[in-house]
This record gives sequence, structure tokens and C-alpha cells, in this order.
Amino acid sequence: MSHILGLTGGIATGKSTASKFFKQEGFPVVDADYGARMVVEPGEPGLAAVKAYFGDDIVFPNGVLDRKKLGGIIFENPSEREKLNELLRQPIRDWLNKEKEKYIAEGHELIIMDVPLLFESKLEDQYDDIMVIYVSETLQLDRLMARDNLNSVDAFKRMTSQMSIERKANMADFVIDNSGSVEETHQQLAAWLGIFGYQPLK
Ligand SMILES: CC(C)(COP(=O)(O)OP(=O)(O)OC[C@H]1O[C@@H](n2cnc3c(N)ncnc32)[C@H](O)[C@@H]1O)[C@@H](O)C(=O)NCCC(=O)NCCS
Ligand SMILES: Nc1ncnc2c1ncn2[C@@H]1O[C@H](COP(=O)(O)OP(=O)(O)OP(=O)(O)O)[C@@H](O)[C@H]1O
Repeated sequence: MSHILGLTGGIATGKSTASKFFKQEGFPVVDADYGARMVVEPGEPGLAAVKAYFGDDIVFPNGVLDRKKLGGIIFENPSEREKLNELLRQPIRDWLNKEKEKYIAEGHELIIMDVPLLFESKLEDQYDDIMVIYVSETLQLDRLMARDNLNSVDAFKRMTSQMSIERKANMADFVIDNSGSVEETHQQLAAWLGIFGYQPLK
């Protein structure tokens, strides 16, 4: 039976950094942000639903979703955010399940599911264990501003559009502290693999 690890955290706390480590070690990683992109590709019902609600101007003339514009709307406005979540919840869930089942069928012993909104979407029961990638809110704000070139007001709006990282850490089975160097984070992740006796597969 496969061990399904839900990997989550707050915006810019380091989920991709942890995912990259697991991939480098040879484990399969399913990325919900990637899935969220796939379900709004031109021709997908998810994009049609977004267009029907947010209007034709939410896509470029070539039919591709204007992510910056949509982000600008939903990170400003909680009711529009909830509406987007409602429109995409099921397509993203279906996409995640399809990917998970594919890896289970291939017989992988450990499958990592990188799902930013795992707790907000109440997906806890989908995973055997939940790992939260944690940094303090101050460091989270600094890293988010630096990575996305945002001012503190906009970065703070993005952070507070999600459940706080402190609350997520309290709900986790395992917490990885990503406040130090990337190398220190890798060591914690390698130690976690060691607890279960998983060997790098690469
Ligand atoms: C609003 C969108 C178009 C912005 O796109 P953009 O390319 O700028 O950002 P990206 O997709 O890389 O997301 C970056 C991060 O934002 C956060 N985030 C994304 N959507 C949401 C949301 N609805 N609520 C809170 N935080 C969110 C996550 O931490 C995510 O890792 C996009 O994030 C989106 O389609 N979001 C809704 C789908 C969703 O729920 N995604 C999360 C999958 S669990
Ligand atoms: N240990 C670390 N030391 C220094 N910088 C780091 C560390 N971990 C991550 N970062 C940087 O912090 C930023 C956020 O990290 P990352 O992109 O992995 O977060 P994320 O949780 O995947 O973000 P998102 O929710 O937006 O998908 C990136 O610019 C990354 O390079």
C-alpha cells in the first residue's frame, strides 16, 4: 500500500523547496498549483466556468487565462476568492485524485502531494500524514515580498487570504522548520525519510 504524504504550508514558506528535494531523491510529487493551472487551460470546463463568472476580460485575446488579473481580484476580495475556490475545487480535486491513483497503480511506496490549500479545502482525510513547511510570519512576509516583488501591503493580503502558518503547524503530523538554510531543511527532510526507512530512489 502506498504512503500518501500531504505537504503543505503558507504562501512562500517553502513547499516548492521541499517538493524539489523529494523529486531529487526520486519520489513522485503531485503539485496542486500545477493542477490548478491544468484545469484552466484553454478548452477546459474550469476555464469556461471562470470566464462565465469573472467575464471575458479575464482571458487574453488568445484564450489564455490572465492569472495576474485574476490574482489581483481574488487576493483583494474574499467573496470573489471564495467564488473562484468554489468553481475550481472539484476540478482540482479530480485532477489530484487522478495523479495520485496513477502513482499508486505504479506501485510507489511514498507519494508526496504538494497542496497549498490542504487545510482550507478540508482535504486532511485524503492523506496518511500531513507535513507543514514552517517559517515565522515575519520571515514568510520577507520571502514573499522578495520572491514576488510585492510591497508589504500586497504581500500581507496574500498571506492573510490563507489560514495562518501557526495554525497549520498546530494541525500537522510533522513540522519542518525552513527558517534556516535550504541545506538544513534538506537535512530535516532526509531525517523524516529515515524515520520510515525510505531510501532515495534516484
Ligand atoms: C489566482 C491565481 C490565478 C493566481 O495565479 P498565480 O500564477 O499568480 O499564482 P500561483 O497559482 O502560482 O499560486 C501561488 C500561491 O498562491 C496561493 N493561492 C492560490 N490560490 C489561492 C486561493 N484561492 N486562496 C488563497 N491562496 C491562494 C497558494 O499559496 C499558491 O501556492 C491562481 O493561484 C489560481 O488559479 N488560484 C485558484 C486555484 C487554487 O485554489 N490554487 C491552489 C491549489 S490548492
Ligand atoms: N531555507 C531557505 N532559505 C532562504 N530562502 C528560501 C529558503 N526556502 C525557500 N526560500 C525562498 O523563499 C521563497 C519561497 O519559497 P518557495 O517558492 O519554495 O515557497 P512555496 O511555499 O512553494 O510558495 P507558494 O505558496 O507561492 O507556492 C523562494 O524565493 C525561495 O527561493
